[in-house]
Amino acid sequence: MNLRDLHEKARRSLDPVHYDYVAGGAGEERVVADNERAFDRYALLPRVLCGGERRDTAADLPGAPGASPVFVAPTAFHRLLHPGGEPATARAAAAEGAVLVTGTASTTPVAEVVAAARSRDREAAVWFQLTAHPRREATRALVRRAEDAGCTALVVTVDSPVFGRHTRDLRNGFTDLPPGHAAENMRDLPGAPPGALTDIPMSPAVSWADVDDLVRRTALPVLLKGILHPADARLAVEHGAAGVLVSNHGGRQSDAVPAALDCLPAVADAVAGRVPVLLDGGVRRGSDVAVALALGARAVGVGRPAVWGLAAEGEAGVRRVLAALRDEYDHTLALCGGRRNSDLTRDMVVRKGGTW
Ligand SMILES: Cc1cc2nc3c(=O)[nH]c(=O)nc-3n(C[C@H](O)[C@H](O)[C@H](O)COP(=O)(O)O)c2cc1C
Ligand SMILES: CCCCCCC(=O)C(=O)O
Repeated sequence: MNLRDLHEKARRSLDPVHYDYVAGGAGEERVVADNERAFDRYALLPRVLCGGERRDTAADLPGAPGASPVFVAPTAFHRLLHPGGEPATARAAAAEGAVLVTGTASTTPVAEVVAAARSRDREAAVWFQLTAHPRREATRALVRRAEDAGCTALVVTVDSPVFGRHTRDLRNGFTDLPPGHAAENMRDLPGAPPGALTDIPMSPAVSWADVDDLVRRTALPVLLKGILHPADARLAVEHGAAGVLVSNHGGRQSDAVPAALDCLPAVADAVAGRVPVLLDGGVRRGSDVAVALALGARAVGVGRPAVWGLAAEGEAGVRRVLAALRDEYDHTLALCGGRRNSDLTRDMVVRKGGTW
């Protein structure tokens, strides 16, 4: 069974409105499609006679030394998609040695997500995706929860000054979670009555000053998610980010941006090795992982593929997705004559049909 089969199984098992929430994107979903197509425009140019019997595919990531080069990107509302919810995803990621980026919009409190991961592997690394609140005391409370839970890095989403217009959700009238589901990290934040939920606001007022405040106040590495412009990548480093995540939010924010992969080389050049560069968006095969690593990523995230695994088969499904990508990537690395991730270099990626 390959990832496409798991996707199909998830489609059959999900409420069509929830399926659309995951599969869909902004506008005409051009960017959703382009993220995947971008990988098809490249081919790998292998080196020969330089491999080894065994390969070391571990990636050195902030707060996660020796992790899989494939991590689970933050996706909202897992309990809506499978009763096992975020704890199932967390156990699967931990079992596969992959970082899970759990999120502000988790339907399970962050402490329970980390505990689930650690029940599989005491050293499991869970990062916390933060949607910064324009009220800084709310943001600080979220950060404290992530720290207390044992998260090893913060991933601040910076591509969402406003919520993207998801065409399918608008058409389906999907605006609220059904009763019994909530973004549990937003419960009991300062300024709200006991037990009440605070909305997750996306605010254009969030700025570099908020990044400075975060970096000053937390000992955790702070990565910025949603960087596409090389100038912002440089600013991220100047403002103390411990990593940048090249991402267009899986095509769910603007429908007029480039494919994430197409932004990667310029961002990697701008960062110039000062901090790790990560990428998500459109990664569906082990060879996609190899292309992204060769173009400058230290690791890549998967959003929808992990959700399809969860919806189709719970914890076991997420494991299958992560294991398949890792095994395919290892095989691709061997075919490229590589022994470790850093053996994949930019000269080994060519435009299909082109000359160089
Ligand atoms: C259903 C769904 C929910 C998402 N929720 C969040 C979120 O809460 N915060 C965030 O920063 N990104 C969110 N994302 C974006 C992912 O983190 C990631 O950038 C994207 O899914 C990568 O593209 P891919 O799905 O092609 O792998 C979400 C994506 C999906 C599909
Ligand atoms: C109003 C809650 C929004 C949660 C964020 C979900 C998200 O980022 C997505 O792409 O969907």
